[in-house]
Amino acid sequence: MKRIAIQGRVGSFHDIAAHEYFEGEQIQLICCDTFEQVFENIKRDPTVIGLVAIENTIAGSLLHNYELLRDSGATIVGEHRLHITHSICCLPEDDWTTVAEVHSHPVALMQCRQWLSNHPDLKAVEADDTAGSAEYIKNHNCLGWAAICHAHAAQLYGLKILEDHIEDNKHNFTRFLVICAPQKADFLRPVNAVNKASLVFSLPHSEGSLSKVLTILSFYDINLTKIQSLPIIGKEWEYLFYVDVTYDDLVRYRQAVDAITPLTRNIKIIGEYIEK
Ligand SMILES: O=C(O)C(=O)C[C@]1(C(=O)O)C=C[C@@H](O)C=C1
Repeated sequence: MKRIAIQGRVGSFHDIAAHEYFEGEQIQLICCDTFEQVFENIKRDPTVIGLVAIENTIAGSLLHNYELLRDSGATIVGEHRLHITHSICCLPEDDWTTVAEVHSHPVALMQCRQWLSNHPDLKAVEADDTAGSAEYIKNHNCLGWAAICHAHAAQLYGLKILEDHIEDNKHNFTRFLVICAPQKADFLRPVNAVNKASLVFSLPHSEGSLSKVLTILSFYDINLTKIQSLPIIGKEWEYLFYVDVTYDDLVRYRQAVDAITPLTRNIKIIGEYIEK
C-alpha cells in the first residue's frame, strides 16, 4: 500500500487529489498540519510519497512550496489538476442569520474573495485547511461559525450547506505535484515516458541572460509552460527562476539542459514526469 503525505485532513482537496491521482490503488493518507511536515515525512521515511499544491488558477502560485521543494531535495514524479468548487457550511442549527465568522485555508479564502466581499458581515478567519475547519466546527460545536470547503467535506463532518459554488470563477483549478525521495522516483514513473520537467536556476545580472536561456530552449523545441521567479533571501534583487518545460524528444531536452547549464548558476532539475 502506498503511503501519501498531504497537508490537510480527510475531505481536504489534497485528499481528493491524492485519491484521483492514485485511482484504483490502495493508499493510506498521512495527514499533516503543514507543508513542512509533508517534506519532513519524506525525509524521515523515503518510502513515503507526498502530494502538494503548487498553483491555483485564481489564487496563483503557492510560493513557499517552491522553496520547500528546492531545499528538501525531494523530486517531482507526477502532477494532477483538480477542479475546485467551494461550499459554505455550518452546524445544522445555524443559518444565515446566526453565522458571523467563516473559517478556511487562506488559498480557499482567496478563491472566494468576491463572494466574501459581497458578505461584509462575515469575518474571514484563516485556518490550516478547508476540511479541518469543517471538522473543528463539528467537534467543538462552534455555533455562529461557518467553513468554506468541498461539499463532500461538509457532508463528511455532518454540516449543513448554506450555499454551493461560491468560488469567484468556475474555472478554478489547482495543480498538485507528486513528490518523493529521488531514489524512489524510477519506481513511480517510467523514466523513458517522461515529457515534462521542472528546473530551477539563478542568472547573472548581465544583459539578456534570461533571454539567452529562453532562446536556447526554443531552439531545442522545448515548450515553456511556466516561469516563476522568487527572490534569493540574503541577496538583494537576485532571483531564482523556476521553469516548467514540456518536450517530445528526451534527447533534445537533455541537450537543451546541457546547453543552458553554463549560462545559469546552480541549475537543478527538481523533477522529470509525465504531463497531465
Ligand atoms: O485546504 C484544503 O482542502 C487543501 O487541500 C489546501 C488547498 C491549497 O493548499 O491550495 C488545496 C486546494 C485548494 O486550492 C485550496 C486549498
